[in-house]
Amino acid sequence: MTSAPVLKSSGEVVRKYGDVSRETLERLQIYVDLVLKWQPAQNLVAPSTLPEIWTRHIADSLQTQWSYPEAQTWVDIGSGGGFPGIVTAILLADRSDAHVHLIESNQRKAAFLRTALRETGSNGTVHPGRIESVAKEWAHGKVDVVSARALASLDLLFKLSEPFTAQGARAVFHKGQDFQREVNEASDRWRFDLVEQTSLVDPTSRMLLFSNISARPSSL
Ligand SMILES: C[S@@+](CC[C@H](N)C(=O)[O-])C[C@H]1O[C@@H](n2cnc3c(N)ncnc32)[C@H](O)[C@@H]1O
Repeated sequence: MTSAPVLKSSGEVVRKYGDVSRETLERLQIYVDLVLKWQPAQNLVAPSTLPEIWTRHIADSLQTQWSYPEAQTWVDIGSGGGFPGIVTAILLADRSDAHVHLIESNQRKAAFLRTALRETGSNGTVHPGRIESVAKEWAHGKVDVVSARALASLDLLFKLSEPFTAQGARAVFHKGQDFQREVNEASDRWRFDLVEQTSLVDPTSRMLLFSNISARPSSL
């Protein structure tokens, strides 16, 4: 029997990073409790990061929706345990114009994501499958923003999100301290406008906000 991890902070810590309403905090608490409950069976986050779930995962993911506060339709690729997709959906729970599509290839994680949406009363749709297949059969209209965290290299993220970015979607990708090398490598094959935001949680990491993304003709 695994004992529950000792958390190093409570939900209030996220208010250090930005404006979070009481209702949102309550939904985030429901979500954190679910992650802790499902973690032993599903390994939703790296076990060593669990005690710092409020900063390492929740606050880190809040920044995604804060990057594009006006966006309505989101696609989160490789949502895993719901970072940042479920946190984005929780922030948008009171916005009837907003919807988050969570794309996750692992069926058990997809089942967890469905539970998390339902229990937190958030708007979203879980697509259990690989982005390569889900994007081919997309029938859910225009996408405003594509997000991904800890999924793939920047070059591959551009390729996976191309069905949406070719239609004008912007992107927000979380990247660690090696972000500059990835940006340089990706710029051989892709054109884009980039705004770099230093992560509020980890100053060595970046939220990379991309717009006007297209493949360079020579790379086709
Ligand atoms: C390392 S985890 C990151 C999960 C989450 N974004 C986070 O930051 O905690 C990557 C997730 O992407 C999923 N995944 C990998 N390749 C995928 C693909 N081609 N399409 C959809 N999901 C994928 C995996 O099943 C896994 O849950």
